[in-house]
Amino acid sequence: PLPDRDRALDPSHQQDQSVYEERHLRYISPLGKGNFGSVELCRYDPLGDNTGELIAVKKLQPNKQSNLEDFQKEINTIRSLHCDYIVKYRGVCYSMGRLSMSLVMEYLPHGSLIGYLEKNRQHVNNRRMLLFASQICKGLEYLQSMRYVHRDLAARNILVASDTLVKIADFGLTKIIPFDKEYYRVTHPGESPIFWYAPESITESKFSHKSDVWSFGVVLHELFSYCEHNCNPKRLYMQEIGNDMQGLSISMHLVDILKDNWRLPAPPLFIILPVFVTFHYQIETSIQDEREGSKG
Ligand SMILES: C=CCCn1cc(-c2nc(Nc3ccc(C4CCNCC4)cc3)nc3[nH]ccc23)cn1
Repeated sequence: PLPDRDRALDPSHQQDQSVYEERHLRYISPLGKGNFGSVELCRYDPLGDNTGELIAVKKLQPNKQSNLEDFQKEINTIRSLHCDYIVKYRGVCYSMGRLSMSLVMEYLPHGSLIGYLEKNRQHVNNRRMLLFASQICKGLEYLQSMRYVHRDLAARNILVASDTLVKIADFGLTKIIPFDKEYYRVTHPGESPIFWYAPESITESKFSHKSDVWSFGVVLHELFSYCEHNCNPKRLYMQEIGNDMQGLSISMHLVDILKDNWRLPAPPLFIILPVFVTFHYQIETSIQDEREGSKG
């Protein structure tokens, strides 16, 4: 971040918590690709002695159909979010004489939920699954309290901060619902993750808190399937509608089976039964505590 004297001089920096100078940014490795951009692991090392902090830097992918305006909106969105279950904004980094800019965020060391569950399956028990599910739910509740619709809720966009903390990330498709409406209608669906979309989002491009809740349901399916590759939502839907389907007919057939009340098959019983037992036990004990509390 710029020393205060520099920041004070340049009014445009006033609104940014911190501006990172490109000359102190040390590239380390690629972290992943999001909507319209790629994310890299960097160390911000102004002292040049490798003691600087690790940060995640999202750069705009120049060739993608995105533009600086969408990226600026994504930055404004994440900068306005302050929640333990949403990845934190740290600042921006201008480069090429302020021609291009990058978004600086906190670095979450364990990567996306998909990679984490595949790698750590043996020691993620059902209590931990329920903890992760409740944290994603709280992050979504906070987003809804700010009238945001994420529109791309999926396990690939949930990041793991520690063995007991996950956060919602990637706000490239996030929109604010107008104050006088219950939903947001997009004009250009772009590359849509339709297998996480609610039916009305596929047929009418309508997005609302309810469509985010639908996507949260698909995330729960991924979570309780340990993000197993051979039972990911896209694979299961394509098996049902026929793998030879192409392009537009995929979304039409997908909406048809959803309207016929076909749903993703429940994950194998040996995975979800203990979850319900744990969940039931937790509900029972909290009711018991309340009873004792009210007597006490
Ligand atoms: C949200 C999804 C789309 C865009 N996106 C965001 C990120 C991202 N990643 C991380 N940490 C991270 C840590 C380890 C690994 C490794 C890599 C090598 N293989 C194993 C897993 C990968 C990522 N921290 C972050 N903070 C803010 C964004 C962000 C990545 N992609």
